[in-house]
Amino acid sequence: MASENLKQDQAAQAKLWSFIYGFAESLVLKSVIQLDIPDIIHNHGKPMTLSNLASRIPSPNGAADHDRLFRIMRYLVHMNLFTKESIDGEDHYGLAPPAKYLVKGWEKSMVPSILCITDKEFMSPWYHLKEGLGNESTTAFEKALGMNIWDYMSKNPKKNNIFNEAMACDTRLLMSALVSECKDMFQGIKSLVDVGGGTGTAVRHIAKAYPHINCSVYDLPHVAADSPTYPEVTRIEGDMFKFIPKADAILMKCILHDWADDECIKILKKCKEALPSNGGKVILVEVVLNALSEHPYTKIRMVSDLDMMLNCGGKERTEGEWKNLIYAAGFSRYNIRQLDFTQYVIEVYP
Ligand SMILES: C[S@@+](CC[C@H](N)C(=O)[O-])C[C@H]1O[C@@H](n2cnc3c(N)ncnc32)[C@H](O)[C@@H]1O
Ligand SMILES: COc1cc(O)c(CC=C(C)C)c(O)c1C(=O)/C=C/c1ccc(O)cc1
Repeated sequence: MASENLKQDQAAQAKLWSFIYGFAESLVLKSVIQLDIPDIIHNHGKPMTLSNLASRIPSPNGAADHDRLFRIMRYLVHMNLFTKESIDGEDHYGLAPPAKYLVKGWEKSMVPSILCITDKEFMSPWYHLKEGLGNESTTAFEKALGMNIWDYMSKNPKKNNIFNEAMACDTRLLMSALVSECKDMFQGIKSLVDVGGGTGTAVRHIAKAYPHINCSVYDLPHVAADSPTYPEVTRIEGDMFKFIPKADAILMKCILHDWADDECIKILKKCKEALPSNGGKVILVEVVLNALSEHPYTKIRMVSDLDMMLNCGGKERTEGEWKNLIYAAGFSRYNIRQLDFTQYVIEVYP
């Protein structure tokens, strides 16, 4: 019996140690990208020995230290991101399937998201989580960085670029599903505006897939300043709380989860005013929280919810919470479909 208790104690302590060290996975991921390791192995075209890998990693004293590199690679193999196989008696390191998303510069690279989420400043609001439990409206982001996230982005062009690149990266991963699996959604639409559309990634995909739609992207001036020009997309600068450009369809991806309920209702009411008097629709791309379950993606959705609370005072919502917002803003009906492992499309009708 005593040994059964001991086993349970040890399992509980081990569980806690694994949470205590939870930060290590994302920070090792960040370092490995900064060291260019996924790109070096990818460009080599096959698994590499440690010494070959070390010789290609620049370090102040020449090649990287073998023992230190070995220990980092051992952890990455343990994370199932890299492979280790013995060829002719020597260990060779290769990319496991998820590591292709760690290679830079291709359409589905997740590197911009990883560099954004692990940005030192971005992580600082997490140190203020406990202070955010009162009912005051100051976010943890404001406590950590002295101003709200959107003002901060407008005053820090480098961080603005890191953030915009991360949003564009997330959008690129989703767009082929959105344009190919929601064809019916784009039928009968002559004009579409992507409100809070960032650098224009989503709307550019839509314009390419549906050239008959007149597409615009609407965002704050500092985001426009950080955006490329696309001939098929009109760019409009402004504040969605003051004005929303008129269109048959208003797209908002990852916008309402940035805001508290009263602000969402204001934005949705403004959208309603911008739709044609005889119809039109708002297309939301957002997380929909289900009843909490052991589903593997539940953790991502719940962490995203905390992320929104900390960074901008927003939240992830259940279908019931979406329904309340939609009706409170004066819309009459909606439908929901699932797009990928976290994102859903909610079509909202006046
Ligand atoms: C989380 S990002 C989403 C970007 C894009 N929709 C996407 O999913 O890639 C939120 C966007 O809302 C924009 N935004 C914030 N406040 C705004 C406002 N008052 N008016 C217009 N856009 C705003 C931000 O600049 C940012 O580009
Ligand atoms: C306001 O912060 C965010 C808003 C978002 O809508 C997303 C997208 C979320 C999902 C697709 C689930 C975000 O990822 C964020 C952030 O995580 C913000 C990151 C950030 C903030 C400030 C910085 O200097 C760097 C990164």
